[in-house]
Amino acid sequence: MADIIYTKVDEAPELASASFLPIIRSFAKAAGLSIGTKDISLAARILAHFPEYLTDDQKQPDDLAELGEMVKKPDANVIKLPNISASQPQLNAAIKELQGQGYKLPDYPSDPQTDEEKSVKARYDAIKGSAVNPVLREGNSDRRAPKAVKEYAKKNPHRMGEWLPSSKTHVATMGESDFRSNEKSVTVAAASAGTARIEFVGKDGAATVLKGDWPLEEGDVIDGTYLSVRALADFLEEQIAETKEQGILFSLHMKATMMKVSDPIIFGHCVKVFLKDVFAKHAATFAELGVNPDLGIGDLEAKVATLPADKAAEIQADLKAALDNGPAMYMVNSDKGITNLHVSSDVIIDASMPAVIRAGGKGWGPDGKEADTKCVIPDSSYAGVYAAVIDFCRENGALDPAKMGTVPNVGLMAQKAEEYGSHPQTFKAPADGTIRIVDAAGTTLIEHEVEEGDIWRACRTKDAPIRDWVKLGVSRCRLSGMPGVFWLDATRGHDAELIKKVNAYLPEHDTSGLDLKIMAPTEAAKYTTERIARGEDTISITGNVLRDYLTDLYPILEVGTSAKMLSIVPLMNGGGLFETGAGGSAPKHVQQLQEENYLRWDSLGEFCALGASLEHLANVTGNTKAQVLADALDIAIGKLLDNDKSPARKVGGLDNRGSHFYIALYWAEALAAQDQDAELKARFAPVAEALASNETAIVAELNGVQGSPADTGGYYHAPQAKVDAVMRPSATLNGIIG
Ligand SMILES: NC(=O)C1=CN([C@@H]2O[C@H](COP(=O)(O)OP(=O)(O)OC[C@H]3O[C@@H](n4cnc5c(N)ncnc54)[C@H](OP(=O)(O)O)[C@@H]3O)[C@@H](O)[C@H]2O)C=CC1
Ligand SMILES: O=C(O)CCC(=O)C(=O)O
Ligand SMILES: [Mg+2]
Repeated sequence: MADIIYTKVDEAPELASASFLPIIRSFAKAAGLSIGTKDISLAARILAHFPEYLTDDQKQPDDLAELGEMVKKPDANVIKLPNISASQPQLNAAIKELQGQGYKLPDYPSDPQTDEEKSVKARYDAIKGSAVNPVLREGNSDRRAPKAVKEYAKKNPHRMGEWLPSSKTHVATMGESDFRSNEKSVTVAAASAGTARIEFVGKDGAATVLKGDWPLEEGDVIDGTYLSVRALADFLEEQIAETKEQGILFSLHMKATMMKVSDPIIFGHCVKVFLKDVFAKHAATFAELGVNPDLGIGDLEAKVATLPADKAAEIQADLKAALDNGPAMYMVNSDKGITNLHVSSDVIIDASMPAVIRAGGKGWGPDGKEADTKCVIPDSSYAGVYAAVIDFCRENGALDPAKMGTVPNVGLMAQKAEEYGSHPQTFKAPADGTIRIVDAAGTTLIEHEVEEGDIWRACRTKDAPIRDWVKLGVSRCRLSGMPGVFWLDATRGHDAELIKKVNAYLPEHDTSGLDLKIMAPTEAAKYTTERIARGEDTISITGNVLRDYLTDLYPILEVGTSAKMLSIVPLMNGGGLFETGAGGSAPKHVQQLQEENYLRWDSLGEFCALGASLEHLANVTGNTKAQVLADALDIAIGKLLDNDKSPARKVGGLDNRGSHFYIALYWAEALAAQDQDAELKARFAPVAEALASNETAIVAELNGVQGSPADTGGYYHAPQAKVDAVMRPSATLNGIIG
C-alpha cells in the first residue's frame, strides 16, 4: 500500500490535482514516500457499479469500497478532497457524458418496472447524493483555521458587504409540524438491542415493513421524526406571498445533496407551490412528460422544450408569467436566467447562507442587482442559528475580519451519525397511517401518525462516536486554551439524549480549568457571535449538521472562504483522514476555466491537509524525513500567504497553477535551508535554485494561457491527458518537477 492515499475527485479540486499532485509526488519521492490514488469521482463510482454493461477494459474497481475498508485500519493515511454529491440532474448528466464516451450504461429508470430496472435504479440511487463522505468518515471532525491563515486574514481583511439596520433580510422557518417539533428520541436499552424494523401501519391496520433489518445496539441514540407536507405547502405559500409584499427576493436554502432523500422532496414542494398555476393548468401534459418537481425548473424547462413548438411556447409563456408575477427570485446566475429553483444542488445551505451574510444580507436578483432576501429554511432545527447571526449583523453592522475571533469546530460525525446518516431510514408516507420503529422484542420505540406524502425519517447516533467526540472536544479545548460550547438543545428530543451522554462522559476527562458549556443552538450562535465580534475565540462542539453549517459559516466570515480550513478526521481506529478545506467542488470555478482558462480554486486546504498527513505519518511510523517535509511545507504555506501568492479571482492574476509553482518554490527553499536532514537539503538545494532562477519564465508560461477557452474534453470524466495539458502549461516547471 502507498504511504499516503490522495483521492481523485471531480470539478475544480480535481483540476487542481492535475497540477499539484505531480509536485507532491516529486517531493515525497525524495523522502522515499509513495503517494497512491483512489478514484472516488462521480464517474468512477458509476462505472464501478455497472460492470456487466462495460467492456473488460472499461471496467473499474470499486475504489470507494476499498477506501471505506482502509479507513478502519490503524495505518490509514488518506488525503480526501471534496467530491460531487450528485443531485439527480447531475447524475443524469454524468451518465449521459459517459454514454457519449462509449460506455454502454443504462439510463436512470425513474419508473422501474422490470427487476433489472429496479436493480439499476437502486444502484444509481446509492451513488447519488452524499455517498462518499459518510463512508470515509470513520472518525469525528476537527476543523479550524490554521494560525497563519487567521493572522493573514486579520492583516489582509477580505471585503465584507455592509449591513444596514434597515436590511429586510431574514430567515423564515416553519417552527411547527416540522422535523424539529415532531422529533422523538430514545437511547436503546439492553432489552431493545437487536434487529429493529420500521413499518407503516395503514388505517386498515395492515402493516408494511419499510425497512426490515435495522441493527440497534445498547447505547445507540435513535430518533424518529417527520415533516408534514400539508403544513409545508401552507408555509411556503404564505412565505411566497409575504416575500412579494415585502418587495425582497425569495430564496430557499436546503442540503438536497447530503440530505438526498428528504431535501429534494422539500425542494420539489417549493417548485410546485411557486409554480402552482402552471402545474394546475398543464397537469395532463406534465404527467405525460414525466415532469417531477423535485428535479427543479431546469428539468421542467428541458422536458417542455421537447414538445411541439406551439405547445412548448404556450407553457414557456405561462412559466415566464408565473416567475414574473411571483416575488423576485434569488438567482444562481441572473445572466443565464438560472433561478434558485432550477436545480436542487445549485443552492446548498452551508455555502449559500454564509455567502448572503458575507454580502451584507444580499442575494442576486433576476435584474442582476443585489437585494435583500427572505431565506426560507423550512425545518426549524438549525434555522435559528442563521437568524441569530443575521440579527446580530443587522443590529451591530458587519463583523470585522481584521478584529474578529475564531470559531473552530469539533463535530460529531463518525459512523453516519445523526441526520446525515438517515437516508436509508427516510420514507415518504405511502398513505395516511402510522410509522413506527419496533425493536427486536416487538416493542414500539417511537411512532408517529402521518398523512400521505409526509417525510418521515429515523436517525441513529452510535455510542462510541459520541464518547470519542466528547473526548475530542475536551482535548481541543485543553490544547487551544479556548472555551468550548456544546450546541445542544435540552428541549429537543435527540439533543436531550445527547446531553445525558455528555454529562456522563465528561467526568472521564480532566476538565479542571476548562470553560465548557451546553447551550441551545440559537443561544450558542448569539453567544459565540458576540464573542467573535469582541475578538474572542470559542470552540463549537456540535452534532453533524451544525458541524457542516458552522465550518462554512464562521470561516467564510472570518477568512473569506472555508477553503483555507484545516480539516482533520482522527479516525477512531488510529488512522488519519485529512480533508482539504471545508468547502465543496466549486462548479463555478470549472465554468471559469472552460470559458477563460483561469482556475481560481485555492489549494490552501490541500496544502494544510498534506502537511497534517505528513506529520501524522512521521508520528506513526517514525519517518523523520516525513516530519522534515511537513515542517518545511508549514514554512512554505506561511510564506505563500505573506507574499500573497494565493490565486486571485480574475484573469490577469496568479491562478491555481501559479500558486502551485510558488508553494513548490517555497517548499524547496525551506528544505534547502533546514539542517535536520542533510540528504533532503542536498537534494532540494538545486531544485530551489532552478525554480527561483526560472521564476519569471515559469510565471509567464503559466499566466500566458489565460484569457481564451480551455478544453478538458469532459466535465465528469475528462481524459487525464487533456486535463494535464490544460493544467500543466509550463514546460520549464514540468521539467524541473519531473
Ligand atoms: N467535502 C466534500 O466532499 C464536499 C462536497 N461538496 C459538493 O461540492 C459541490 C458544490 O457545492 P457548493 O455548495 O456549491 O459549495 P462549494 O464550496 O463547492 O462552492 C461554494 C463557493 O465557495 C467558494 N469556494 C469553495 N472552495 C473554494 C476553494 N478551494 N477556493 C476558492 N473558493 C472556494 C467559491 O466561491 P467564490 O469563489 O465565489 O468565493 C465557491 O463557488 C456539490 O456537489 C457538493 O455536494 C460540498 C461541500 C463539501
Ligand atoms: O458530503 C457532502 O455532500 C458535503 C459535505 C460537506 O459539506 C461538509 O462536510 O462540510
Ligand atoms: Mg459543508
